[in-house]
Amino acid sequence: MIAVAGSGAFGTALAISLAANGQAVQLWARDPDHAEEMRRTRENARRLPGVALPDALQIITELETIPAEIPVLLSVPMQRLRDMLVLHKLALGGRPLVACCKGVELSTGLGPTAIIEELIPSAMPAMLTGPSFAADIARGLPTALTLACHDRAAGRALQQALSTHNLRIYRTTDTIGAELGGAVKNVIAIASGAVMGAGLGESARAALMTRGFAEMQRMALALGAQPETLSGLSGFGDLALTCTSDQSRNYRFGQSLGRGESFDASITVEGAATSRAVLERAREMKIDMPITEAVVAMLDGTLQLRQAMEMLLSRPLKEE
Ligand SMILES: NC(=O)c1ccc[n+]([C@@H]2O[C@H](COP(=O)([O-])OP(=O)(O)OC[C@H]3O[C@@H](n4cnc5c(N)ncnc54)[C@H](O)[C@@H]3O)[C@@H](O)[C@H]2O)c1
Ligand SMILES: O=P(O)(O)OC[C@H](O)CO
Repeated sequence: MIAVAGSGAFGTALAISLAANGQAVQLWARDPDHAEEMRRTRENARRLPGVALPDALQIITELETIPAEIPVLLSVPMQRLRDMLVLHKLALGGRPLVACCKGVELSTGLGPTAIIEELIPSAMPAMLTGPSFAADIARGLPTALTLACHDRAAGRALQQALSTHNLRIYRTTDTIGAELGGAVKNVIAIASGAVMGAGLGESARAALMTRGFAEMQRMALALGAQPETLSGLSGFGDLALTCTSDQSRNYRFGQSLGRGESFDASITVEGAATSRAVLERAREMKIDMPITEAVVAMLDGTLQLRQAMEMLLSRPLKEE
């Protein structure tokens, strides 16, 4: 059995995929009305419309009903993870907790596994990340993800438990690399969307993605990540997907920024808060991250896209 805490698009998609593969799955929704709606219609119309919930998927509203030691996938937005863990400490302890959120906490600069470690020391923290859209996973399309867990044996067990016919799970012990890849790619996706939204062209986007990848590597390697994690699914893989697809909310948010249009504030855009958290950390560590800096300045309204491009293009010429 597996449990998923958070019935947003991603949590629901993972729950569907695991249940369709024959596992018993409990999907927790914090809102009882939403839970009742899903039980009645066998669909998550609010977050993942058009996909039926398999019979093996049970909707729950109390985390206490999840049996002891069963792994729980935590699928809430990054900036909400702390609140959720504080509220449900007792129910979630003593088991593997797999963070599915991508980002860095704004108030502390911590990634998801460090937050789990801090708040629920009895849990085994892990991270599930990599190039994947909820809609693709829910429709049973082939997807490859990275499971990061510093404990090799626990990582192996989670890899087995989460692999399905369509979900191929790779494993690493490098939680820092996996987390930072997933966090920084969203910042670069905002920048890529902005460039495309403003009509600056695909060559400019390719340059931005490449130099964004260099920023991701600079920060992650300085924090002890392994280079192969960054060139894998959770780094390069996710950067490639998120910077090039209209399915990405970070990319679409960037497009709106580039076009000077507003964006629905109720949509989860992880890169917005994370860009500030990453920039703060980069400044402390004296790491040069000009694209991240430009994204933050555009979000603050202190820099227009054209000025940001001028700033990036007029930097001193250097070796690649
Ligand atoms: N959607 C995708 O395609 C996708 C793919 C890979 C990873 N992710 C990651 O998964 C995470 C969640 O994204 P999503 O797409 O499911 O978002 P979403 O906006 O669809 O859903 C977020 C869910 O979290 C719940 N929530 C918010 N605050 C909460 C709290 N304090 N306690 C409990 N529940 C709370 C909301 O009610 C909602 O059900 C993000 O970090 C995202 O980067 C998403
Ligand atoms: O829709 P986004 O931008 O949150 O991206 C979803 C996933 O992170 C892509 O791997």
